[in-house]
Amino acid sequence: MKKRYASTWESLKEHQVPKWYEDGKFGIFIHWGLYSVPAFAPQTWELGEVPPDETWFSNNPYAEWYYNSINVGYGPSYDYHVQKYGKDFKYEQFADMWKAEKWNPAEWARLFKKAGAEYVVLTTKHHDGFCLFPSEYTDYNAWRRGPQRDIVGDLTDAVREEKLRMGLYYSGIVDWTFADDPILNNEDLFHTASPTFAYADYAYNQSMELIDRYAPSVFWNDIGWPRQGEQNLPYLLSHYYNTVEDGVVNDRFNDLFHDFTTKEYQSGSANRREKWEMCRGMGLSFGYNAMESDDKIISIEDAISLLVSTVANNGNLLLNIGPRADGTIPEEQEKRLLAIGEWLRVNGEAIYGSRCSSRESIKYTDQIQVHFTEREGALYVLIDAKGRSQVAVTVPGLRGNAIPLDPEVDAEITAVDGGLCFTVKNFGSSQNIAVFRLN
Ligand SMILES: CC(=O)NC[C@H]1N[C@@H](C)[C@@H](O)[C@@H](O)[C@@H]1O
Repeated sequence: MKKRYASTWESLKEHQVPKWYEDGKFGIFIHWGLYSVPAFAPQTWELGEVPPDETWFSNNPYAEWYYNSINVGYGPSYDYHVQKYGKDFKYEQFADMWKAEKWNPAEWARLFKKAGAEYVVLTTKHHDGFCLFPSEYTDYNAWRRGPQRDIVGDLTDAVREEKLRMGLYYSGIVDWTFADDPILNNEDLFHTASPTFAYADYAYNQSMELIDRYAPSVFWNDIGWPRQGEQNLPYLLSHYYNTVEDGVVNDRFNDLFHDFTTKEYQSGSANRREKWEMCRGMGLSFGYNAMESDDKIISIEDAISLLVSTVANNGNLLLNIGPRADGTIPEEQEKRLLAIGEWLRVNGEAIYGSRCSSRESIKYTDQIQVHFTEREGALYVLIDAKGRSQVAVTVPGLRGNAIPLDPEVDAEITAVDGGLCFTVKNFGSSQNIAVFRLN
């Protein structure tokens, strides 16, 4: 019997994180929109590395913040804009330059499947207010302008064709078509966010549109929810769960409710007792930044290491891609997705469907860490030795027979006082992260 949720916080609190989200572990985030046309941001810091003050906001590494980065009227993005497009070129003009002429959603979905992702989260409306779906509430959308397609619908169909889950990102509290005072610190951000009850209704109505039209498995709201609309949230969320029984929501509804908490680069915290999700771009940006070449984005080893350490500590990794405006995925990003997929094809037994082990991760040095996961009664030992071709680590409190999941891994395991010593002579194709099943 399908559970029905009442529009009360008490009823919503009965919602459990569904098994698919606990098991899925790895998702693909996609930031695609008008900002993909200029595709520019300075390469400065990771979120959380520096305070969210004027220095951050006038040198914002997030290419999807291009509107605000030029709106502040100075800084690298402003200079780039004036030089490339001219001082009087309005951001809205990108709406007729974005054509997505090479976009093949089925190709994207096949790549995500090969990457070993279990779910996808696409921006439906980012802070710039441009909608990637035919919203009834604004013509500033990809059905009327630019691509003249239902980007959200077309990708949702393709992703589901590959038996992956489709999630939708919505910028709930920030929409620069309603309030676009320049943002140079978090006070500006929250003072200009959601200025009116009318906007709160707009956000509510668009969220209902997205739920009713696409039934997303993830409703990924960003930054916050309009304060004037907080009393609507219990109805919106109960409607969501009553529409998508095994749907999940994140924790960016003004800390009022969540299924899982979020970390973004270095911003936010995580704990092993509660389900959380780590999101980041491959470089410092979520939107495509043409300045971020192959040597400037996360390495394959570091991406897999992040996936392993996140999963071993009860999280999911939502790794972002920033497609080009024409609908192609930059080769350097595709290369990483395929390598992660290859690693998961060999070692995924320790990842998918696993749960956080009672054993905490062990950090031997900056380069050598050991993580643990458990699944169907087996304990998995994941030895992360990035940058080393060989390693020997003794893991205390282990005994029994350890088998590498990757047959190409050449390792010796010996019992030593009260533990097992793993000597890995060759990591095979496992990118310096060797996984063992302990029986
Ligand atoms: C912590 C937070 O609220 N971040 C907002 C941030 N989220 C990213 C996934 C991107 O969409 C950014 O553009 C956005 O500002």
